[in-house]
Amino acid sequence: MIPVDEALARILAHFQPLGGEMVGVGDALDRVLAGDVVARVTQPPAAVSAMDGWAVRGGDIATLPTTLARIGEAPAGRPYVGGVGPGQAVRLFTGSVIPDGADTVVLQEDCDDLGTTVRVREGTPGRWVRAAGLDFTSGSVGLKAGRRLTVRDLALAAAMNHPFLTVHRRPRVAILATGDEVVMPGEPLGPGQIVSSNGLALAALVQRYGGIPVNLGIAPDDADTLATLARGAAGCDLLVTTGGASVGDHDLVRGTLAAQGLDLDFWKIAMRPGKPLMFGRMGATPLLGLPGNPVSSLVCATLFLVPALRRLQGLEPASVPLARAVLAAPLPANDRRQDYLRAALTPSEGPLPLATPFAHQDSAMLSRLAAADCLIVRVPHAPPAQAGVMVDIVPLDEI
Ligand SMILES: Nc1nc2c(c(=O)[nH]1)N[C@H]1C(S)=C(S)[C@@H](COP(=O)(O)OP(=O)(O)OC[C@H]3O[C@@H](n4cnc5c(N)ncnc54)[C@H](O)[C@@H]3O)O[C@H]1N2
Ligand code: MOO
Repeated sequence: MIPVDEALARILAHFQPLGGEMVGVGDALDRVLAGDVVARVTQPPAAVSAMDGWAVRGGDIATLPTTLARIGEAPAGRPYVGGVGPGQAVRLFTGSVIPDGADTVVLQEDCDDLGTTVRVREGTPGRWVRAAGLDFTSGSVGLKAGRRLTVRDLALAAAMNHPFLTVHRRPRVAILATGDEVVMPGEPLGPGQIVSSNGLALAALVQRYGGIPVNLGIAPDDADTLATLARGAAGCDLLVTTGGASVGDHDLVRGTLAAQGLDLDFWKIAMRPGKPLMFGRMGATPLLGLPGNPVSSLVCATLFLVPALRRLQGLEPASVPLARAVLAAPLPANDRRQDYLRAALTPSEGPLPLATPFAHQDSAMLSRLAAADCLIVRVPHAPPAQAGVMVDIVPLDEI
């Protein structure tokens, strides 16, 4: 059994960010930039008005009230041709280009439009002008490579005049469930059969973390069929299996794939749940073999598949971030496996939430996993922990 950190490092050593592809800026939400976004325009392109009002010369409104000659109009997008001289004013609107000679906007509600003249009652020299390039200038870097694009980022990239963005390709992840006893939800259940939840959950997780799931179905406990279905992963960036990872007579994944050329890196890690995790390569395709127990499968996917997906998309750090919480109930000493305890989070009087571990931690209990807000991390051989101590947690709010 190797430690969790070593397993993660050995897995990540097999993954590099995928190449880039061009996508429309409107389709780039949540994708990861493969290159910097550099402004192709200056914004605003010229000094513009921040308000509806009148463009004037600051010197003309030093003493108020005053009356200026109304010489023209500049709607947004149609700049006034000609300058504003002493004693003159041009009507303009929010976003209108400030005409040459003017350096100030006075608000329309502080003026009286008298037809050929405008009487200014209030105003401050220099106010309500947005300088050219106030937001950004052509050539400046707006968004850096490696950033997962938010809604706000898309707005900025579009404003920087990018109809397309280069983002890392989405990882294609083949998912193969195994076991004679598991059938798809809704299918007739024979004696002793259960519904396969792992494949669906893994596909959803792959999608949540930016990948494209490729469903290879359910392999029965039969080496030939398992080998045939596993070959469907050709061309994918990763093959994930679930089930058949342990030591039972029907746990076929390792043996079958070994006969198909599996180059095993490791099998078994010092972790609970998830001890029989395996990792290796089938030719060009990395293989992550998850245990069949539903909680083990999803907890291992959270800790190892999510980082692989992050690395493949160029997101760093690849590992899942830890948070802190206050332990709400005592815990006994831990054994040699790193434990990930399903727990509920509730607000405390302090800055950190309270984490209450569930009484039942069986790795078959999806009901407890669904009810959990986080996993409490217990390092190998951790001494007994009192209520009130700080603990590391893996938040589950996205999973
Ligand atoms: N003698 C030993 N037995 C076991 C050991 C061990 O060290 N010695 N390890 C245990 C641990 S820890 C785990 S975890 C499990 C993992 O076993 P497998 O990966 O071989 O998983 P299966 O035996 O195929 O299934 C386990 C359990 O999960 C259910 N399952 C399987 N696939 C699905 C699916 N797609 N959806 C929902 N549930 C699934 C399956 O029916 C079993 O109940 O091994 C222990 N045994
Ligand atoms: O490691 Mo297994 O996942 O304890 O049930």
